Order: sequence, then structure tokens, then C-alpha cells
Amino acid sequence: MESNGISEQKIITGDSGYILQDVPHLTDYIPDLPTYSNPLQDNPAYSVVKQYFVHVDDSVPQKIVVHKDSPRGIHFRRAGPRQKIYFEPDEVRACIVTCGGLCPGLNTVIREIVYSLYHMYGVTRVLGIEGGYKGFYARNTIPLTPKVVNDIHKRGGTILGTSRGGHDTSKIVHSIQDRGINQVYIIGGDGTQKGASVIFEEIRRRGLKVVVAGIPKTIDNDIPVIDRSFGFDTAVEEAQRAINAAHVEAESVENGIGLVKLMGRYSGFIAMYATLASRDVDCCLIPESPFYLDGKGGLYEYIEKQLKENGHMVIVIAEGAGQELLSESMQQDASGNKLLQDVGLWISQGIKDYFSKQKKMTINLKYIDPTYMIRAVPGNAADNVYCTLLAQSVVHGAMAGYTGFTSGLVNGRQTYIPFYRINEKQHKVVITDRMWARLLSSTNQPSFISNKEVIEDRKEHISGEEKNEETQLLDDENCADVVPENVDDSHP
Ligand SMILES: Nc1ncnc2c1ncn2[C@@H]1O[C@H](COP(=O)(O)OP(=O)(O)OP(=O)(O)O)[C@@H](O)[C@H]1O
Ligand SMILES: O=P(O)(O)OC[C@H]1O[C@](O)(CO)[C@@H](O)[C@@H]1O
Ligand SMILES: [Mg+2]
Repeated sequence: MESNGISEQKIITGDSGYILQDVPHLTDYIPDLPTYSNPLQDNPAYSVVKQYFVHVDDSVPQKIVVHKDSPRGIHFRRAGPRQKIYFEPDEVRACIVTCGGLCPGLNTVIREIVYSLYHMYGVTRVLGIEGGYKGFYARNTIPLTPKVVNDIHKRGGTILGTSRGGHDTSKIVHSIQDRGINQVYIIGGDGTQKGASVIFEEIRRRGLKVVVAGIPKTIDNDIPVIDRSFGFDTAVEEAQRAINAAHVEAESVENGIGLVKLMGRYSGFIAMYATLASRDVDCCLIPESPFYLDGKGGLYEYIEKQLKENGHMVIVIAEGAGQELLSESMQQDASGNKLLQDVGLWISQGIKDYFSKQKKMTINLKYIDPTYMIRAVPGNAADNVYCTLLAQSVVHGAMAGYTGFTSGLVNGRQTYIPFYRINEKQHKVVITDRMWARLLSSTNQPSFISNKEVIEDRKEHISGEEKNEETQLLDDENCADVVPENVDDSHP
């Protein structure tokens, strides 16, 4: 399973076009590893559960809406406890690290990994790596016990700290070896999962019995394949408070405009879902949907119309929207992510100038930037449940000897996804999908795109679908839908 030092993809095929994109296993490069029976078999809480253990052949389809002749398509290995495990509890030395930006639910995932290891498998040696990847080689570790993590899910942030940059593969793997760590749990976004994949490759190259398992964390929801990331639900809910405030401010004055900036560097999911949830938003601007300001069909014309008809309006803008209209910034953060300019401030000024200078009209604009407030809260109830399932799933996978995988929710089921699927592209809103059309019909805003662009975009999207790439979160996205050749002129 090696070619040019990179593991080959493990693909298992079956009848009627069945494809399993499997995850690596320790036995792929360390043959004859001993196995042990899963201690959950003797645990009264679990042994009474019928079919508690996952069948070795269980898999979850990536697309659930099919036609009668559709091939069965791509599947992922179902997550959950296995009857055979590849670690004796006494032998396990686990570590947990959190990298990238904050996200609601991080502490819940840390807590539940520790609890799962201790209470399900009897593992008592769990270390916290402080300050992200660089903590492996530049900081001390902290022992994590159920007592230490007992209350942390009620707090925002991560008790381990986090960072961007500082991924030195060789130093990290040396540190893992030196400390005798054999299970590495890595919680982070798209950059972090790429880093985890490189660590896995190096560990496999050195032939170490060390599992590398990822837990996807991204408030922007920009990780592909999975239904959604933990923390996303909380972010959408928390954004409502800012949108409500913007609405109250806007409708209380003459020609009031409430402008809310939300996170979303390259993907506008928070803005899209927060807008759909609120129903007070008249215009939602996201990075995936270019817009223009002046002239017919432009943003200023729409604002003027709204103010004339309703006396006020609310705009939600994702931080990555319209960056191409601002002056080009070449600055990057420590991880190489482009540093964004403040589109909220820029557009506020643009709107004010347009109405005062060109229209000689008095407007009252209130700009609200709740971005870090939204990111720093603890996970809500739904996210906390999700974090628990993710943590338990990742621990079951590691104990079963799977490695080089990210644990993720696919069509409502916990799965193990190979790193290459998580890392191959960024998940974005597809503006020719039904979900964006639903938003447009909810806000009634202009689409800012011509029909020609729609057709081009759909063509691109269809070729993406052929590669099994799709928008997640809702029904239409996980189906093998056929897009008609004749695009309706009125859509979107
Ligand atoms: N291609 C890569 N290879 C190895 N390591 C990487 C790569 N990209 C990013 N990393 C490392 O992953 C860590 C986190 O990356 P980044 O700052 O991009 O955040 P992220 O995981 O994408 O989270 P988010 O963007 O949601 O805040 C950093 O320590 C960075 O050095
Ligand atoms: O944490 P930093 O470095 O300020 O970066 C903020 C970025 O992190 C994210 O929250 C997650 O990538 C983005 O939405 C945002 O652009
Ligand atoms: Mg990222």
C-alpha cells in the first residue's frame, strides 16, 4: 500500500457499482498484530444492547437519494465499536491536540474523548498537547483525566489552547515517539486535517504502531463529505442574536439599515443558514456569490428599493464576500490562509457615501460585527450531542486499529473517512443548488448573476457531481440528482 511514500487509496468494490473508500489500518503496514477482545463486551451498560458492535462489513452510502438504475456508489466505513481491538488498555498512551481557530464544542470533544477512553476502554494515560501542533515540540503536556475535564464542556474555547502555523512534521513525530504516544487525536479544520495526514504518512513510513485520527472542526463548515461540522449549529443560533439586534435598530429609525458581518472565509454557510433561520434578512452576501454595487440589478439599487418600500432593511455579509472588490491584500496568517480585509466596514462606508453623495438621502446604518463572540461560546445542546458521538466514534476507530482517518457524520451516520477525501477540496455553497435558490426566494434579493453564468456554473457543478462532490447539510445535496439540460430562465 505504498507508492512514492504516500499510502495508496484503499478501495473495495462490490456488486452493482458498490465502492468502499476504506480507511487505512495498522495491519496494512504492521502484519500479525495481536488482537484483544473489546472490554465493552463485559460492560453491563453495553453488553445488553442488541447488536452493539458494528458488523465488519457495515458501510454508509455517500448519496442516499438514488434512481432505480443508479449504481450503489461510494460508501464509507461505518463508525462504532468493534469486537476485536488492537490495543490493550494498559498499553495505550493517547494524546489530544486542538489546532486552528476556535469553534463551539471543542471542549466537549476533548472531554468525551477522555471519558470514552477511560470509561469504555479503561485507558488511563491521556495527554493534552498545548497550543496546537507546535505544542508537540515546544510545550509541556498536561495529563487529562475525567476529573480534569469534567466541567469543560460548559466553557467556550479549548482548554488545550490552539495555534496556526508551526507544523513541523519531523519534530512532531519525534515527540510522539519520544513520549511513547500510540494514539493521536487531532481536532481541527481543513488545514489541521492536512497536517494530520502528513503526520500519518510519516508514522507509517517509520512503521510505528501509532494511530492518527482526526476530528473535523470548522465553524465555517468548509470541510467536504461530512453533513456538517460541530459548532456550526451553535454559530447559526448565536448569529440570530446579532441579526435580531440589527433588525430592531433598523426598524426603529427612518431609512434604517442593519448590517451584520458573520464568519465564513471562503464558504458562506453560516451567513446562508443564519439568514434562512432569521427571516428578517433582506440580503445575504457570501463569498461564493459575486455581487456588484452600482447600476441596474446592483446592491445599491436594491437597498434603495427596500428602503422606499419598507423603510428599513437588514443585510448579512460573510467576511469573505466581495473580497475581490476590495484592494488586493497579499497578507497571510501563520498557516498560509489569506488575511481578509474588513468587508463590513468597507461596504458600510460605500453605502453611506452612495446615499449621501449620489442620492442626497439620509440613511441610518448600524454595523454589527459579532464574529468572535459567536465563535467563542460553548456548544449548544445539539452540538454537544454531536460532539459526544464524534468523540466516541473516533475512540472506537482508534482502538480497532484504524488510522489515517477523520471521523465524520455522513447522512446522519457516524463514519470513518480517509484523509484524502477530507483534504481534496474545500466545501462551499453551490449557488446553483436548491438551497441558495431557497434563500433567494426567502429574501427576494437580486441574484447578481446572469442566466449565462448560471448555465456555466451548473455545467461545472455537474462535472463536480460526477466526481461525487456535493453540497451537504440537506436532502438534495446527498442525492444522485440529474440536472436537466434546459435551465429554466427564471431560475434562480
Ligand atoms: N497543508 C498543510 N500541511 C501541513 N500542515 C498544515 C497544512 N495546512 C495547515 N497546516 C497546519 O494545520 C494547523 C491549522 O491550520 P489552519 O490555521 O489553516 O486552521 P484550520 O485547521 O484550517 O482551522 P480553521 O480554518 O477552521 O480555523 C496549523 O498549525 C498549520 O500549520
Ligand atoms: O482565528 P483567526 O486567525 O482570527 O481567524 C479567523 C478565521 O477563522 C475562522 O473562524 C475559521 O477558519 C474563519 O471564519 C475566520 O476567517
Ligand atoms: Mg481552515
